[in-house]
Amino acid sequence: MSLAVKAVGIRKSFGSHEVLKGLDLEVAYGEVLCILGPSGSGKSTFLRCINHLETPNSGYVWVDGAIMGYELNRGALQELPIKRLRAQQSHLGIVFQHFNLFAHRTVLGNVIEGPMVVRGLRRAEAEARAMDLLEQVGMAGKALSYPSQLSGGQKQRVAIARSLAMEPRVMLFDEPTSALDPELVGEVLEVMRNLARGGTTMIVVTHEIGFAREVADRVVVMIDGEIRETGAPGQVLSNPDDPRVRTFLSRVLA
Ligand SMILES: Nc1ncnc2c1ncn2[C@@H]1O[C@H](COP(=O)(O)OP(=O)(O)OP(=O)(O)O)[C@@H](O)[C@H]1O
Repeated sequence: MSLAVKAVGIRKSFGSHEVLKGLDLEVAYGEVLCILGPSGSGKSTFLRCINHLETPNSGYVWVDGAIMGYELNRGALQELPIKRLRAQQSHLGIVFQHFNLFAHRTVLGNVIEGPMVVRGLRRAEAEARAMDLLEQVGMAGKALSYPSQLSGGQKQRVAIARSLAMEPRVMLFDEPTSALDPELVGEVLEVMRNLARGGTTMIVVTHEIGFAREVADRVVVMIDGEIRETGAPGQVLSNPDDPRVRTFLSRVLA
């Protein structure tokens, strides 16, 4: 099995608060993994450690076979200079709860920015590809609108297209629907469902149990900075072994 992501022994503390207590995770290419867990269990921090937005205190992450944040130099690991870390991070798309679109750019301008600035694509090529992606997320008709003219669900769909424009090996989603009005959640989940069907490798931190049940290949439940349960959604969501996972799920499914 070829691995898109492998994390080994990830620990992270903020001051004296140990938020991640030695996490291991493997994600295969094409796999959709959902991370569930109570608020404060460290899900977002783990996701941010995977793409080195947060540097773990110990442990390593490999993405596409390359170790994140480091290079081997004469047999020793050395921290990557920031420019090369940024290039490495561009292999991971990340979609946040808040959309972080550039307010002064159109939808199309938002999607072509990364490919032109970071990947050096010519405008015509970047625009053609951006329009395909906007079509894919149902936003081609709004290409010339500004973010302020869009609903939350539309903004999030543009944010997804913008991430995809960098042709990442893996897409990370950090509670992408939590900031949306309930009636807008479905359209974003539908885009994510289509990506999953198309074979995109995805790690999704979510409170949407229904999405995890339907779309995930595997579900991980984190409690207090540890992975307490991992397995197929049917097994984890209906019949978890760990008593604390059972309590958590009985609350969210109530
Ligand atoms: N930059 C930071 N500085 C200090 N503490 C932090 C920082 N980031 C996260 N934490 C703390 O780490 C813990 C885990 O936070 P995290 O956001 O990873 O949890 P979560 O499971 O994603 O929660 P939620 O579902 O509410 O988003 C929390 O106690 C949080 O306050």
